[in-house]
Amino acid sequence: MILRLSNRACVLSGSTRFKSTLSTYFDETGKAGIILKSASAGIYENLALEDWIHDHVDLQNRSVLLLWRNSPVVVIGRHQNPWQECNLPLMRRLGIPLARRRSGGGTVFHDFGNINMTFFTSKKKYDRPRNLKVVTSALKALRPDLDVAATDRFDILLNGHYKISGTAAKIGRSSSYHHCTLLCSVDRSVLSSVLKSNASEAIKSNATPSVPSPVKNLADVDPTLDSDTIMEAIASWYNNEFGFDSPVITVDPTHEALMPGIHKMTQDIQMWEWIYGKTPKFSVCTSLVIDDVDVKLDMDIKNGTVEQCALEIPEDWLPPEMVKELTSTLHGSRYCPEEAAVLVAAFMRTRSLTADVAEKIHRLCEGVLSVM
Ligand SMILES: Nc1ncnc2c1ncn2[C@@H]1O[C@H](COP(=O)(O)OC(=O)CCCC[C@@H]2CCSS2)[C@@H](O)[C@H]1O
Repeated sequence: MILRLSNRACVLSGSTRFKSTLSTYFDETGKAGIILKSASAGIYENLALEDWIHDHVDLQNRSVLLLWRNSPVVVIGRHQNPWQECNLPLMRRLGIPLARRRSGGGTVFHDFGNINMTFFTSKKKYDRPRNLKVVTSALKALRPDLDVAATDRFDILLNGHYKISGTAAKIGRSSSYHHCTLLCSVDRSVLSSVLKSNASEAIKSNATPSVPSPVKNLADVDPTLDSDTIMEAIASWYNNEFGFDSPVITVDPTHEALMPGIHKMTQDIQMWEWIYGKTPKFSVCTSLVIDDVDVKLDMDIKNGTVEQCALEIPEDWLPPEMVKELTSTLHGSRYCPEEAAVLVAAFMRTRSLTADVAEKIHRLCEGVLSVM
């Protein structure tokens, strides 16, 4: 049975029941376990849906499983450094967005071949091994020959070696959620290229590092296994394991009337200040070779913003006062190539520079921007 909780169904049903919010609707049904499936493939909408359920649903007397999938995206943990974890220039070229989730842990890649599951419970009932048992039991029920097992760091491995699922969690004061991925048929070449940083050697930071593993898709061992079948099996094993009898309820995370405040949560999670600005303080130290000249670049980045910037350049290549003016232009800039390029362009427009110096500054800035 699929109960549609979307804008359209809400209008069409005309039922007073659907005029209430999602949480009061759950209270009315009185069910102890609820299975939801997101109607959205947008990472920011889905992360906001997680936030909304965590903050608004009474999880003391109820457990919720949310099933969701996303279009291609890289998702970093709450305390990570995106410049260290992924190849941002490549992601910009491929049009793959970046998201920072509220849970800790490492960086993962999602596309439609990846399933996400979020297990919401009270803090007391938080139980990652039991949730992963739901996933492995569902897979074994579908294909009894599959060798899948959870590890003590809560990954799920295929054939004892290949990671097919990664876990993270957020524990609140009284509620919690455990969410995990499942690789069904993800584009592995995109996964490995976007998760290879172009700048990690230049960065020093105390941010949480990811733990890279060899990965495989379930479809690599059985091409007949598809995401929809797996999601259905997980839903029924969730009911089985916890003694619930919930149907899969499709929920639209853009439905503000059903989830008051979710629009603002969706906006907040896609702000630059959250995705990049929450990066723990770090420094960038690297050498660039421009026109056979060695240039040393040193920067401190706090809240994603350049706090200090120094360039060591031979005086006969670029006059020291010019270098000083240029580095002070970058102070306070977001550590991102778009904003830094705009500031450098303004710097160059407001100075009368010889063609030779303008060309040198241009090449120098290309080098500086390439590590952002
Ligand atoms: N989608 C996916 N699933 C499983 N493993 C992955 C995936 N993408 C990358 N990886 C591998 O895991 C490591 C990082 O492992 P690490 O252990 O560092 O991090 C994690 O596993 C985090 C899981 C977060 C789950 C959330 C659930 C909903 S939103 S994201 C990476 O370098 C790759 O080798």
